[in-house]
Amino acid sequence: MGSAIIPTIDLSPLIAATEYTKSQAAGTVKSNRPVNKIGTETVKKELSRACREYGFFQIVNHGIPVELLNRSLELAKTFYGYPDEEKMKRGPGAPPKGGFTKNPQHLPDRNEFMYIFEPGSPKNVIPENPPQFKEVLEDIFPQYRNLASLIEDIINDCLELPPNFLKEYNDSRDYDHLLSLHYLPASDFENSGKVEHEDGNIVTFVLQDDVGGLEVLHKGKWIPVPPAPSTLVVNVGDTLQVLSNNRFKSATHRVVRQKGTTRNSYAFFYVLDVDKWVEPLPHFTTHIGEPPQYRGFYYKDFVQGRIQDRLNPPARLEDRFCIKHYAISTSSGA
Ligand SMILES: O=C(O)CCC(=O)C(=O)O
Ligand SMILES: [Fe+2]
Repeated sequence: MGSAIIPTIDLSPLIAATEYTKSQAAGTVKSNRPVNKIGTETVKKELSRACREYGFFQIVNHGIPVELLNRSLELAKTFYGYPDEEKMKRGPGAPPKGGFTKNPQHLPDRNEFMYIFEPGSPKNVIPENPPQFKEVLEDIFPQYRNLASLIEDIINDCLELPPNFLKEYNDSRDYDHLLSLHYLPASDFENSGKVEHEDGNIVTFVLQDDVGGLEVLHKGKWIPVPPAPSTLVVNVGDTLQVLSNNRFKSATHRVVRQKGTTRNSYAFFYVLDVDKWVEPLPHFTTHIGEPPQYRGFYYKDFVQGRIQDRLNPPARLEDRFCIKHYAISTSSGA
C-alpha cells in the first residue's frame, strides 16, 4: 500500500468570506465575522499545489449541508434497489436527455446511472419514487453549481488570471449536469466500475458513499480516495489542463467495484458551452514566450469524440480518444 494521500482542503475561510460579502452586498444581515485573509491565502496556496501536483483533492466545510448530501445518497440507494421494471419507467435516458440507464453489456463497467440537469430543464426525467428524490436533487443542484463557481474563482486567482477571466470565458451554465451512479458488486472475475479516464470538463465534484473504490493515478501508482463523511472530491478536468497549458493537471482516475456490496456516488460536472473554442491561454503562451502544448479545438468536437470512444472503445486502452489527441509533441523533448 502506498502512503500517498490526496490533499484535503478546508474551505471554511472562503465560505465565511463569501457569506460576508453576500450579506454586505444584499444590505441585509451584517456578518461580524471578519474576512479571514490569512486563511483565504492558505486555501489558495493549498488548492494551487493540489491542482498542480495531483489534479485531485478533497474539500471539507464547503457550505453544502451534510444532511442534504447524505439524503441524496440514501434516496439514490432506495431508487436503485427497485426492480428494473420500476426504474425503466424513467428510462432509458441517453445523454443529452436525462433518465435511468444501465451501462450496455458490451462495456466492461458494471454500473447504472441517471443524468440530472438543472431544475426545470426539459431534459430532466427524474423518478417520482422515492418521494422527495426530485426535491432533494433540485435543492442540491444549484448548491453544487455555486460551489463550482467559487472553486473557479479560486482557480482564476491561483493561475493569476485577470479578475473574473474564467467566469467570463465559461459564461454559459447550460451544460452543467449531475450524474447519479450505482455500481454493482464485483465478481470473482471482474471488478471494473469505471474504467480509467480523465474528465473532459472544467472541474468535477464527486460525492461517494462509504463503500470506497475511487482511485487516482499519481506518479504511476493508483491511490485510493477513501470515503470521508461530508467530504467532496474535486478533480480538475481536461479543459483546465489545456487552458493552463499543463500548469493544472487533469488526473486519471477509475472506480474499482467492491465484492459483496453495491456503491452509490454522484458526480457533478461543471461544463463549458459546447460551442466554445478551447486552446492554451495567451497568459501561459505568447505573453511569456512559451509554446502551446495543445492545438485548439471546439469543445463539441472533443465531447463527440469522447462519446464515440466510450460507446465503442478500442481494444487497447492507450488507443482511447483523450486530450492527448490535441497535444503538440515537442520534437526537442523526443
Ligand atoms: O463514482 C465515482 O466515484 C467517480 C465517477 C467518475 O469518475 C465519473 O463519472 O467521471
Ligand atoms: Fe471521472
